[in-house]
Amino acid sequence: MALTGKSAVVTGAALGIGKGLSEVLLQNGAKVALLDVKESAGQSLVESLNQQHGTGSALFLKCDVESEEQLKAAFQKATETFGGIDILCNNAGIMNEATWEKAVSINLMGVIRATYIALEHMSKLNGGKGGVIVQTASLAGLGPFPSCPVYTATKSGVVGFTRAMAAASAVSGYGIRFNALCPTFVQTEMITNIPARLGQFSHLNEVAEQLKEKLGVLSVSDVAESLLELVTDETKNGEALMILTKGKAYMQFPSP
Ligand SMILES: NC(=O)C1=CN([C@@H]2O[C@H](COP(=O)(O)OP(=O)(O)OC[C@H]3O[C@@H](n4cnc5c(N)ncnc54)[C@H](O)[C@@H]3O)[C@@H](O)[C@H]2O)C=CC1
Ligand SMILES: CCCCCC(=O)CC\C=C/C=C/C=C/[C@@H](O)[C@@H](O)CCCC(=O)O
Repeated sequence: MALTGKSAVVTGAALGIGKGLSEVLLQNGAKVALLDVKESAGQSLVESLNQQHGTGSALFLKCDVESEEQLKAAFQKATETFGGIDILCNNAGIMNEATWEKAVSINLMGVIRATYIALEHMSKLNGGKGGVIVQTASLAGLGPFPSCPVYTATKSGVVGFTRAMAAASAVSGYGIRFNALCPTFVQTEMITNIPARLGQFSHLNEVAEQLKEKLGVLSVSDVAESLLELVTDETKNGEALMILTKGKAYMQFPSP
């Protein structure tokens, strides 16, 4: 899929990885609706992006992925503004074991919620053009991260959902590809003040620090570049792309 003239929705787009995903999509010719709860940061980012890429290239919509109503309104506005949706990046997420129910609601349920709303706009069975949906999962979705069991569960669920939706789409004829980004640590706000986010597992902060030391830390642009591969390569469906400091690799899942 070439990106020129395509339209994307990115959740959690005001900061961090979502900001990077939005920027790389714009740099490659797509228009982007940036969804986030951080209204001030989102609005000022979009003003800057429109100055760089031309008025109307980027749109900010205040949206909490925990809200079905807000997501439906945002997707409707994006469709009306850009004439359709070709790409969805389900990126919004938190890591906080002390508020684990919220992490489940955002990281897993938010991905499912946004995906199902996107199907209404994107699926060929609903008159849509098809397209691609990319989830920002995590390396923790491919292997247990002992310091944050619920975060691990949400990301494992995102990987499983992505693979199942990829298979469902292929059989159903949605015309939509589903893939997951699985990065190791990335230099964003999420990896600041980790001990305060571990809840009852704060005694395992050293485990997290050792993993961070061992695995290293990526830049946002490392992740954003990897998005392009999953969006533009039409053969990619049901993939989990591991992004490590030593390079990238597609996860090979054991067949039952
Ligand atoms: N930073 C890291 O080391 C890694 C992060 N990830 C994942 O990448 C995604 C983005 O994380 P980062 O950019 O690192 O975090 P971040 O904290 O820098 O940015 C997250 C963005 O999502 C937004 N957000 C949070 N809850 C939301 C909600 N309910 N509705 C809408 N927007 C919401 C925040 O306002 C923020 O702009 C997350 O899903 C995270 O789990 C995956 C692997 C590594
Ligand atoms: C605690 C902050 C979370 C930040 C957000 C992330 O998603 C960071 C993810 C980064 C690393 C995840 C590591 C998961 C590792 C498991 O797969 C573990 O089983 C790998 C063991 C590696 C080793 O010991 O060689």
